[in-house]
Amino acid sequence: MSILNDHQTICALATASGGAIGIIRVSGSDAITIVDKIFVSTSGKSLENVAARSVLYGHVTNENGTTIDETLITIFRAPHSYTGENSVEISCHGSDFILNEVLRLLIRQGCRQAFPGEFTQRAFLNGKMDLSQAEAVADLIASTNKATHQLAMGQLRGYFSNELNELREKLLKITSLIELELDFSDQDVTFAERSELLQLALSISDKITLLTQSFEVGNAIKSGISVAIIGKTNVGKSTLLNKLLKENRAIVSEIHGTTRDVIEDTIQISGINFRFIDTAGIRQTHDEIENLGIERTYQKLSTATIVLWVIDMQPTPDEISEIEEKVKGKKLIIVINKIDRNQFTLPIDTWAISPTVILISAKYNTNIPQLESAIYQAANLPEIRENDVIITNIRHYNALTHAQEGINRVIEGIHLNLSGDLLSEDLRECLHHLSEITGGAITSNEVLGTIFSHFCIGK
Ligand SMILES: Nc1nc2c(c(=O)[nH]1)N(C=O)[C@@H](CNc1ccc(C(=O)N[C@@H](CCC(=O)O)C(=O)O)cc1)CN2
Ligand SMILES: Nc1nc2c(ncn2[C@@H]2O[C@H](COP(=O)(O)OP(=O)(O)OP(=O)(O)O)[C@@H](O)[C@H]2O)c(=O)[nH]1
Ligand SMILES: [K+]
Ligand SMILES: [Mg+2]
Repeated sequence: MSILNDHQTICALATASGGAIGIIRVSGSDAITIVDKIFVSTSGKSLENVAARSVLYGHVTNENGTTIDETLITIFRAPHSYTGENSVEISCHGSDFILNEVLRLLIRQGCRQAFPGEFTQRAFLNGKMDLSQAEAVADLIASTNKATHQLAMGQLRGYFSNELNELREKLLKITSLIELELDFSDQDVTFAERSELLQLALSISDKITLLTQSFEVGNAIKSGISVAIIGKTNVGKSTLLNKLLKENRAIVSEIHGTTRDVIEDTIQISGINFRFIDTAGIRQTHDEIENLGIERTYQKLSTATIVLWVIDMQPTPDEISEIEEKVKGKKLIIVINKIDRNQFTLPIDTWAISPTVILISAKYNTNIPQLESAIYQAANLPEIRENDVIITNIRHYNALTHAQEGINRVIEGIHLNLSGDLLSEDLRECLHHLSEITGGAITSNEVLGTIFSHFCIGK
């Protein structure tokens, strides 16, 4: 969808199907006039005369005077609404039939069905929120745990926007000093002491670096941290997956090579999503399908952040170096399984790296909480406080990276004693990329289209 900014009054169902109550949202300059035509209040008042933000009880009736539902409606008057436009919310009984009838009636009376995200898009276009806040609305709806909720809530409340605005003010200060100097270039005056400019530019660069670096954590929290369960056949990988998920997702059997396809599912540990990936056991085999499964094991191993390498026997030194070779760059946890049957130690001196070692019995559910906290520790997440700004959005990350390049050229330029007009160009570039995040810069319809089309209808 490309964005349509036609100012027509739009309507959509704002709630999910199947609830006790269904809310239809109507927004646009004719919202109140249109709903007035289909709504009969018990008081008999015309909606045009009703005070803003009041709730009325009454009936929605169609053109023939047939009652469709007994409803409550809420009236908002521009600019005091979510979208900044006149808006009405119609609370109906949650029947799909009723809700569709009311929507069709609204459309016959002059509304258009809203596109996904169009209410929030209008809130953005009407200055109710900036673009990063609008994106936070979608993240908030999608949030599934404390961490993703907190990050989205902070962004919605404008913590990120505030930091960006501070950065932009600093940049504008440098830019205006330099540009003022250019205006007086024939008089050889210096308004902007170069060492002072350099300090400012360095502090901007540092701040942008912190924001960009936070993306690693932000992205991990938002997408979930992937944990691959790897090991030889029959060591108990699928049994472990089932115990972690508290659900019998994977087939367990005493037959070697039971798991062929990769099985993935997510659980929360201390409010963070971890995505567990059970894989085909590694062994030499002539079974073509099993070999395809083992290939996938290696693919999953390469993309995982954390690896649980499951063993149930004392590994030989060769096996240890093989494991170390394969998990290079990953957080490794050695899981010694089946301690109900046999226990052994892993001599420290045979390891080049010193992995975390957890002893469990997957079958008898022994030490699973200990393993979970080891996994949480391995994720190495910083403690996130209420007001911390953490980037979770790749669009923001890209814009910050470009802004960083701009400010670095400025720093380099100051060192090289470049002229003011060259510095100014790079400063403007940096400013432009920061404004892209909040949508202050001219944002193309294509960009808006991609952002809002990922919203649900009615948002
Ligand atoms: N029924 C209902 N519940 C909802 C929403 C909604 O639109 N309708 N929201 C939608 O996402 C969220 C709440 N967000 C909202 C944000 C602003 C305004 C609003 O009317 N703002 C006016 C008045 C503010 C005020 O009274 O101080 C304004 O900004 O001028 C409404 C809801 C979640 N719950
Ligand atoms: N005694 C004991 N047996 C276990 C334990 N964990 C798993 N097993 C058994 O080990 C056998 C293999 O378990 P699976 O979970 O299928 O092993 P896997 O690693 O997924 O095997 P593949 O998918 O074939 O690679 C089954 O018979 C399990 O019941 C344990 O902690 N103790
Ligand atoms: K098995
Ligand atoms: Mg298995």
